[in-house]
Amino acid sequence: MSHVTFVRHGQANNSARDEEGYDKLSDLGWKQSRWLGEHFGQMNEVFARVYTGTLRRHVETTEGINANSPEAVIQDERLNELQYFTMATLFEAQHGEPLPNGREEFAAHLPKMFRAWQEGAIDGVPESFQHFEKRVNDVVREIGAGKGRALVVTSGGVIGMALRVTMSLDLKNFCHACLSIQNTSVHRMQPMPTGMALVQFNATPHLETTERQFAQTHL
Ligand SMILES: O=C(O)[C@H](O)COP(=O)(O)O
Repeated sequence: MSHVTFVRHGQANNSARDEEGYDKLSDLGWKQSRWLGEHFGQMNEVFARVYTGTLRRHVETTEGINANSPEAVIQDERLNELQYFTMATLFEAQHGEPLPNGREEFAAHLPKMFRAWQEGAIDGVPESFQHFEKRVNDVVREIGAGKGRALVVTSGGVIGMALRVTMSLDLKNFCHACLSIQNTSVHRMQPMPTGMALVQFNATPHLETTERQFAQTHL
């Protein structure tokens, strides 16, 4: 059956404070990606199509997974992440909210910043909330309408937005989805006559054994 499998990239450089510094896999990120690829191999997963964003962390994760597909990987900028660090720096300068450190601070920061972003209350953002929402909606619809199983390697914000546009999530639940999504987690949507349906969320079958649980990461 045709479906679309979304994967968030492996752990990136989580000590960085800007877009460029963050954008490469850590050693663990490479491991997570290779383990997911091995898992797909054990499940005899064959993807008719493989898509990735153009960010380094997306491309490296795709390389680590090395999915079984007869077609060359398609890079699509619409699968790139919103620029969190850039916006958080503007948000701090304009609204006094400091850049978050660690998961707990990130969980409090993200909903505040996304609310301000949606309301157009952060000047000079690289992309409006509405533009991000539209490009994710467009690319998800396009991939969903294609033939055969698709693998899509992308980011947490893009997967969260894909859920928002297919399941009409409000801002709070969109933020909760973004915050839940783990590195190299697997999410699956199935095209139905009435639209895309979520059939799997945030699965990490390749990281479930006791020896690998240390590798279940959000950041
Ligand atoms: O919105 C988010 O959750 C952050 O921007 C994380 O992005 P990433 O999935 O590219 O790490």
